[in-house]
Amino acid sequence: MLVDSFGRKHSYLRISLTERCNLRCQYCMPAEGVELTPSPQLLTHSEIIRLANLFVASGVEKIRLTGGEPTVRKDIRDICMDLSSLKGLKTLAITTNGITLARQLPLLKQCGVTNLNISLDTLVPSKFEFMTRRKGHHKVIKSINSAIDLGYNPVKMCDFVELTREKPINVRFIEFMPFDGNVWNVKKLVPYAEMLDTMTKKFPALKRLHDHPTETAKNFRIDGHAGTASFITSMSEHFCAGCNRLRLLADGNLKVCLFGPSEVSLRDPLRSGAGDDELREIIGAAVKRKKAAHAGMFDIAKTANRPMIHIGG
Ligand SMILES: Nc1nc2c(ncn2[C@@H]2O[C@H](COP(=O)(O)OP(=O)(O)OP(=O)(O)O)[C@@H](O)[C@H]2O)c(=O)[nH]1
Ligand SMILES: C[S@@+](CC[C@H](N)C(=O)[O-])C[C@H]1O[C@@H](n2cnc3c(N)ncnc32)[C@H](O)[C@@H]1O
Ligand code: SF4
Ligand code: SF4
Repeated sequence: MLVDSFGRKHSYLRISLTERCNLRCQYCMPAEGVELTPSPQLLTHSEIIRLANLFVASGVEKIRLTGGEPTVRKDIRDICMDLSSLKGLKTLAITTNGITLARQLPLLKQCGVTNLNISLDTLVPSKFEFMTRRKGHHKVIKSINSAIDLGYNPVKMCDFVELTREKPINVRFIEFMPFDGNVWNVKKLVPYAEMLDTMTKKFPALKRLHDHPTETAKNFRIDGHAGTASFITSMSEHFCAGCNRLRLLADGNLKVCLFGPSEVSLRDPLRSGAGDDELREIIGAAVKRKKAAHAGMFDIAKTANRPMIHIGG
């Protein structure tokens, strides 16, 4: 059911738990905010588990919770507890802005969260406030440290290679991608080649690591550093050939490609009593319609999609 017409097996499901967030990042959402789906139309805890169970029974081994900001969802711990007990699931990950993570992480760890990606755009608090339109830089740093203390290795985050010298973290640089409401422009995009050039000048000992074929990131290590640095090159060098990702959005729509505008509702048939076979058929047909690759950054920028905060990356 999860093999597309190009033979790609989908073993990774990204679930967006919410469209809400405690930050307002410029590259993710417009200043005026986004329209929120009314709560009754969002997937409930039990609906998420029922659908996740179907995906895991069909070959999904890794689930990543995202949003919006997944940690603002009040039942996240119960959701994690139930997801982590699904037979066959090997990895339960969260992508988070880290604002409230320091407080929540000990319990999330107990509920089975195995991996963390923490997003942070700058080490300068005033720039943080500009980028995210909110305060809270120190809280994110505190969360990164508490994740390390709790044994998460590596914690992924989106800034500064220098930190990899002492800390066992994976710093990731992500190319700016076009989504509705984020005023994308190619001039605002720093391409992979340019980032690599800058980094190699500062760290000549940078070595390319072997990447797993399904990975989003191109990975590097500097000799003697505890951590690694990576680039996510969705725009200048896409990695669609190895794509194993599907997305379940907070309103119950299945999205087979981050940049593909087509979506199919799983919530509606679920709520009208569809059995597992019927749901499997709907999912399988959507996976079969998946394109070989995204349409290229200029076409993507012209195509109506959702704002990033609805999709969750
Ligand atoms: N083009 C593209 N970008 C993706 C895909 N999955 C994640 N990204 C982007 O990669 C960036 C980091 O996303 P994360 O939530 O940290 O997840 P990830 O890169 O899949 O992380 P891992 O699960 O650790 O490999 C975000 O900007 C995502 O939008 C994908 O399937 N296609
Ligand atoms: C949408 S957020 C959701 C999870 C969580 N709130 C967070 O910020 O980590 C997931 C990831 O997408 C990244 N992101 C958001 N908008 C982006 C864009 N336009 N281009 C590239 N990455 C983007 C964020 O930096 C974050 O790492
Ligand atoms: S990137 Fe994450 S933290 Fe920033 S506004 Fe989007 S969902 Fe919120
Ligand atoms: S752009 Fe679409 S096909 Fe390409 S890696 Fe991302 S989700 Fe997969």
